[in-house]
Amino acid sequence: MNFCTTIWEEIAPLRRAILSHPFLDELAAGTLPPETFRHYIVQDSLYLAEYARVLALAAARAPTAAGRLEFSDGAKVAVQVEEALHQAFFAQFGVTPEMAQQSEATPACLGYTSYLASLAATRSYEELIAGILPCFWVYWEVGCDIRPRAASPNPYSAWIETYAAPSFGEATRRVCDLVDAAAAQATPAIRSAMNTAFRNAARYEWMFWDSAYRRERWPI
Ligand SMILES: Cc1ncc(CN)c(N)n1
Repeated sequence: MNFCTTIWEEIAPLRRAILSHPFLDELAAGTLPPETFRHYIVQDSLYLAEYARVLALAAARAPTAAGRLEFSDGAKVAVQVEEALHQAFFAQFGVTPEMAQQSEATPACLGYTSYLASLAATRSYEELIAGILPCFWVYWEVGCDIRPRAASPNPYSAWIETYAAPSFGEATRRVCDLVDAAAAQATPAIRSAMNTAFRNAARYEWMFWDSAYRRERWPI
């Protein structure tokens, strides 16, 4: 079995925990408190700015043209498309540019982005792209899972449609293919490190929603 199919099955319990998290249940039902979504969207905006930098670093390090194209395009999409979605939600939920700028990354957000930056700075290209993948794949699975059970009308429908969009699924597939190709050439030690990077990034995905649900702040 290829790397992606194997790791995706290995993290099945974590994926189930994500799909049944109350943040996503309430988002699908349209009952998620606006204050909770506001917390999430501001943190996600901070996250995406850093994620786009990590994608740009992956593009610079990619050994193939396909990798350079995919990750530089991904960096652009993170800044332009997803950030546009955030700006629309900022307007809908009364977040001013000042409020967003003054917000500090929570421990979960800072932990996730710092982890990805550390992969980009000090680890192999293979580990880096394995760590990048859950951001695509987990959201694609969440979008597809929520869409058929989402209440309509739903204040969060634009978010659901973005991540259930076929174009997002296609981007996820292309990144999976790059990760599988890298794993196929990698030594067992690098493949094991890729497994760790993927798993940790997927854990941070769960933590990100959980942190927003609790409207987490720094304890001190
Ligand atoms: C934390 C997080 N992970 C993934 C995605 C989808 N690109 C996102 N917007 N935010």
